[in-house]
Amino acid sequence: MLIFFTKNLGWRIQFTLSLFVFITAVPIGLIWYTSSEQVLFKTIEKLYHHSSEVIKSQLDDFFTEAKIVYEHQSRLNINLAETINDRDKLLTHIANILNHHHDIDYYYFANNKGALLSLGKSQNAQYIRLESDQPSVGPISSYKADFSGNGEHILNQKTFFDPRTRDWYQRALEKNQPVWSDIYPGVIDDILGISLSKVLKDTDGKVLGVWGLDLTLNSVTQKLQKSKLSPNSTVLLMNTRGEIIASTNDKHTPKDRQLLNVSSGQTPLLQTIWPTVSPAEYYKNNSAYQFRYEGEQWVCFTSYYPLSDSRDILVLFLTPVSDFTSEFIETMHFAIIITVLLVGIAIYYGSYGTKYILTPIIRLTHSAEAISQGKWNHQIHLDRQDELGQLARSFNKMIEHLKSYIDQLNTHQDETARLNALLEKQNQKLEERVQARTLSLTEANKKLQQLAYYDPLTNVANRRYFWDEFERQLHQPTGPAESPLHRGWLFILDIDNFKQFNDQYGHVVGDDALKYFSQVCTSCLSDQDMIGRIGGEEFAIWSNIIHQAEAQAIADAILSALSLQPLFKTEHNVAITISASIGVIPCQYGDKNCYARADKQLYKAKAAGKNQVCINTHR
Ligand SMILES: Nc1nc2c(ncn2[C@@H]2O[C@H](COP(=O)(O)OP(=O)(O)OP(=O)(O)O)[C@@H](O)[C@H]2O)c(=O)[nH]1
Repeated sequence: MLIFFTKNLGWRIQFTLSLFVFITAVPIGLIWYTSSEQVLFKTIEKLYHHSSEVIKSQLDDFFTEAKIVYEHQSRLNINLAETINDRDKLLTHIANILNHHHDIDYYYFANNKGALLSLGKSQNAQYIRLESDQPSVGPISSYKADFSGNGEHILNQKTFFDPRTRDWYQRALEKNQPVWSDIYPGVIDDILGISLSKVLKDTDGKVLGVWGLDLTLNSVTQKLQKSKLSPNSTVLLMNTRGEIIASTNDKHTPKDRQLLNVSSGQTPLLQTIWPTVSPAEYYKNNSAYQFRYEGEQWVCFTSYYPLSDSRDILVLFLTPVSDFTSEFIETMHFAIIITVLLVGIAIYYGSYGTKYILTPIIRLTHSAEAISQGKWNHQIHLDRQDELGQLARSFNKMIEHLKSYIDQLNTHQDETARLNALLEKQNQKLEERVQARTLSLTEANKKLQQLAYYDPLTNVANRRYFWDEFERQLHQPTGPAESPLHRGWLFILDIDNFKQFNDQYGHVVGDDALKYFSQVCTSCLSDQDMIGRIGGEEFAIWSNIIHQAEAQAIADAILSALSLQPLFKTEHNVAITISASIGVIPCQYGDKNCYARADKQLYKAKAAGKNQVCINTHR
């Protein structure tokens, strides 16, 4: 694999690009993933914090405006005591207040006898008038009314209603200033609301009645709806008893004129977080925390709105994180798809680019390989104007140049081969001539050697060669003789009466006699013995035999052979005889002394009648 990788430039480029993308993308991805959730949560918290401020501000406006009603009323230059006793004036006054304060849903007055006159806004932007049928406690009816409060179309009726029994009336009597009631249902319909009531007394301090204004929870809920930050989020206003005053969730609306309580078990989501968020020390900290509900991650943000005294309103924001992450995940998916698409395009164009660059190089490599094997037709046809096109054209030119150069070389090579063959032929002839000349020279040398060392007539060693060889062998460190005092025997042999022989048979026959004699001697000697012609008819033999008897035997053999085998077998048997001397060769003497002593012995043999051998054993 490694060898394939190191040999493949395309893979190496692709791998390097991928590695670059990887080491760039991974840290960004890791930072993204580790920070995104935290950032998201912080963002949600910030959003809700901001939203909480908005709600508080809205509630402030809402409730402040309610208080302003009484301030506004006290600044009006009217006689309230007179007004409340004149039904029409009272209605005009109430309509006037209601028309000037849009956040107020109902405005009313209940006199100390238990009669009530109230004007309020219905849901379809019409007014509803509630009016006791008589100036004291008793039946009460609701009418469809115009903006001035007039209208006689009865909507609903109730046989008895005494406002003096109501919480808002009771509370108002306790304090000489506007006071908030608890949440309570409306007189005739079931709309829940909260009332800000203020007692009206005459100058003597006698209670004339109670002014009241209602803020329905519907209005509060509509304001909360504007503060929803995500489709599945819920904004709640709760009291510290766990009752839901207002909620953007329809499931939290009051039932049977009763506020929904967390302990009712109908709000499992709220039940999950209620133990955590209900303690005052918690929700007054504007806290945020995450929790899981039905396998989903939720965020809860708490704050509070101080209504009056110890009656704080708890503001709760609940939202599933998925409301925010869904968009985030969609964006992330979109980003991943775009990234994958871009990486895909990068890889495709990267591989296309690599292929675009490498294909001509691969073709060039293959062509170069083919051309190195002598396939000259592997030129590259690359119709491109860039550097690779230029390289291909240069490559083709180089091939043409190389081809013509190699053609020339081949031609020269053929010529060289032809000349070499010719030269070899000439050399062969010369060699043959040299060999022939060497042979003739060798033969001439042999002849010269023969002439220099051997007697041409008898073909035995001539005088000089015999004595040179005799002396050389005598002076060898290890001589042929057994004893250091005994180096063999020297024979001197002389043909008897050879002058007479020549004279009788002629010199040619004399030469034949000399040849015959040398052949007889040679046949009687061993290979270690040496014979030489040391004079005209005088021969010498040197033998390294030890015992005298052996020397004597050699001489006897020669004499016997000469006597038994005549030279010519004609009518006359022509034979030759010889006289010979045999002398032992001691080491201490030189060859000349040996010869002199042998020659002396030869004379003795001659003198004694010839055809005999005279032996000298003296050392
Ligand atoms: N045919 C022939 N004769 C030779 C040759 N060389 C020497 N002679 C002859 O040998 C003869 C030697 O004679 P001498 O020295 O008088 O001795 P001889 O006649 O043998 O007498 P003794 O030695 O006393 O027996 C001479 O007549 C030489 O001419 C040769 O090469 N061929």
